[in-house]
Amino acid sequence: MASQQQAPAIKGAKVLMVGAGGIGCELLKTLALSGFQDIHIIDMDTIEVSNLNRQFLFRQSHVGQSKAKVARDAVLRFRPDISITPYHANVKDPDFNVDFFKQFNVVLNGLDNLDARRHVNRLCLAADVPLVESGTTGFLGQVTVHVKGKTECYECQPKPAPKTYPVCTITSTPSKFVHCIVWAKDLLFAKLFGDKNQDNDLNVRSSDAASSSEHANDVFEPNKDEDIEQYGRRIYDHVFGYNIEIALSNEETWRNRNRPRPIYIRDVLPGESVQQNGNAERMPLPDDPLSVSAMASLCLKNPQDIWSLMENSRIFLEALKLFFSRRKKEIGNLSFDKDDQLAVEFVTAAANIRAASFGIPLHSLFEAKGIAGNIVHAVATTNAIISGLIVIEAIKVLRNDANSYRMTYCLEHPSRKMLLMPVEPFEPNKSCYVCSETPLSLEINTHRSKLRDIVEKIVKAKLGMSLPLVMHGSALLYEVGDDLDDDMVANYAANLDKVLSELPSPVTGGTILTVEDLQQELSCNINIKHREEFDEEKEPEGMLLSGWTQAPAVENKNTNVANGASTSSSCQAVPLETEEDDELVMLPAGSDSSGKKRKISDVSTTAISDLSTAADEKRSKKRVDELDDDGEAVVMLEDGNADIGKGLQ
Ligand SMILES: Nc1ncnc2c1ncn2[C@@H]1O[C@H](COP(=O)(O)OP(=O)(O)OP(=O)(O)O)[C@@H](O)[C@H]1O
Ligand SMILES: [Zn+2]
Repeated sequence: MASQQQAPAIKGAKVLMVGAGGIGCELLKTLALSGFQDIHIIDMDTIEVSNLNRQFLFRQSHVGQSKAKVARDAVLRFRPDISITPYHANVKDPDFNVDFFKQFNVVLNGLDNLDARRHVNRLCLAADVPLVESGTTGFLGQVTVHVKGKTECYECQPKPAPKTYPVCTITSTPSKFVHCIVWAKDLLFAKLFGDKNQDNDLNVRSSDAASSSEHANDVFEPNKDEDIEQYGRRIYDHVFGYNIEIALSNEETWRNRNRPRPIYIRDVLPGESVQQNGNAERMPLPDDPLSVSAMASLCLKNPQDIWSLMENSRIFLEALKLFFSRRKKEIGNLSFDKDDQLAVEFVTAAANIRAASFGIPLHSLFEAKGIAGNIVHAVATTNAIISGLIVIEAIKVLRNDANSYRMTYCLEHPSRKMLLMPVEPFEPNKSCYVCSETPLSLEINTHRSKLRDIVEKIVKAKLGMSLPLVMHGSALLYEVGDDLDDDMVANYAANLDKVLSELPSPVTGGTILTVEDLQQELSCNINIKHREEFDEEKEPEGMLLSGWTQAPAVENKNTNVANGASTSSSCQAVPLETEEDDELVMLPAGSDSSGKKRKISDVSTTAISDLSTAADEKRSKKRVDELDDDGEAVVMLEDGNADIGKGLQ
């Protein structure tokens, strides 16, 4: 409960909490017990079984219900006199506009993704409401305070980019288990069960790439005259046998690498009839198609066991069969979900068979799931500590006690015997395009690139605008909205496909474009500079935005990710373009300047364990209250690291 001094600020405060997950549940409980009386909660999710181990306001019977509503009910049971208003909705919904935000004295984030965090940051700036941000991953956590004009905004510092992988490492030359997981999840799973129209790199880049890709395109369609067992075995032989043979034919690739071993089903499961898929004992299948499990069906019980190649092969065939027999309706629309048991089983088995082929150690389903889902196991205590710190900062904000605002980092190992590291917040970054008026600058070929390139790759993907409007002087080139008449919609659609210099109001070198997001009330200028040529490898998007910075990619050591840059002459290391915080878009090696999407993955995202850059930067500003005895960099979490993918709180 708050002290007497704090009580008035707390009692009169109207607070908005965004996110009722790991941090949110703790935060709501702590706010209620600290004397807050008017709390609003937005969360778009329903409760899942996997939330129950740490989101203590929820019980088994609540699975499937709105997190915001159940959290409210749970807290009202021990604080019946306070007001808690739940919204089962996405914070990006237009209802939550600047006017909505203006009614609050402080906003507290307990989110798990960069996109929503950026959105809330912008609305808080527009509404001039202070924001307390937070994030945890495992033992690490952080709380930061963002007050317009006084401290930096959430977007003042660049966010570390998610880890990226060269396409060829994934398709042809994996050297780590994570490469096999990415291949199994984003290429094979997507090819077999996902959207057939999506481009997919599931082929081996042989010297004769055209024919192999043609072959690859056909092979994934079931033949009319084969049953599902035969189909599974054919796919197995194609991806683990034939494709490896093709890869081996490119001698250059293997000059300095271990050669992989083609694996055919007849060698792994010799003598087993097509119908049997092994002689394994079998369990009856459950009625609910979503509960079918290849592991259960084959009586493999312990997810921490490392299966043999034979067991992985059986799981592979069984999972594929179960998808086609029990979940056929979903085929064509599936994308990998770490909470989908059958999907995890398939991906684990496929990754392990590929790993066996490339001489990479095999992993258990438990480990594979952690890597595939980018899971760092949440620590409930960290969430509780961070929630307490959020409330402490919220009280300071409500009392306008700017001198004592602190960003606090929760460390894994004590530094100067302290696990909590307080740091004075920084002033706003004068060149932040979100909270200052500094223009951005864009180098682009105005005779080749289209308005669509700017809208999709810059305004939406990089600047995070959801409802963008693009203006050149007083000429509106593009906007979205429900109130546009058909002519305008057609006009803007036509503009999108026009080359910049041929727009009704031509965009050329020297043009200043204004881009706005009406919902976020964010506006910024972009100075256009014409440039004829771009390096396809280094600038695959065919444009270069400056004034907007993304820190270098960091590894997630928890998932043992490393950058496997290819040395093969036929493969170039290509950066994977970040689309969302935990989604990556792969670009093909040597892709054209349109930066064609290849596939979406949620490989590893920002790592929290490799934060020396952020720490060094902070330290250089000499604003850290306490430094390690031996001058070691303090392990800190840059804000973006609160976004270490889903499932971390
Ligand atoms: N745009 C958004 N609008 C509203 N709520 C959001 C938005 N984005 C994320 N959230 C909520 O933020 C919460 C974050 O909580 P947490 O990180 O514990 O994730 P979780 O989804 O509960 O757990 P896990 O990912 O491990 O299953 C979630 O409840 C999620 O629904
Ligand atoms: Zn800023």
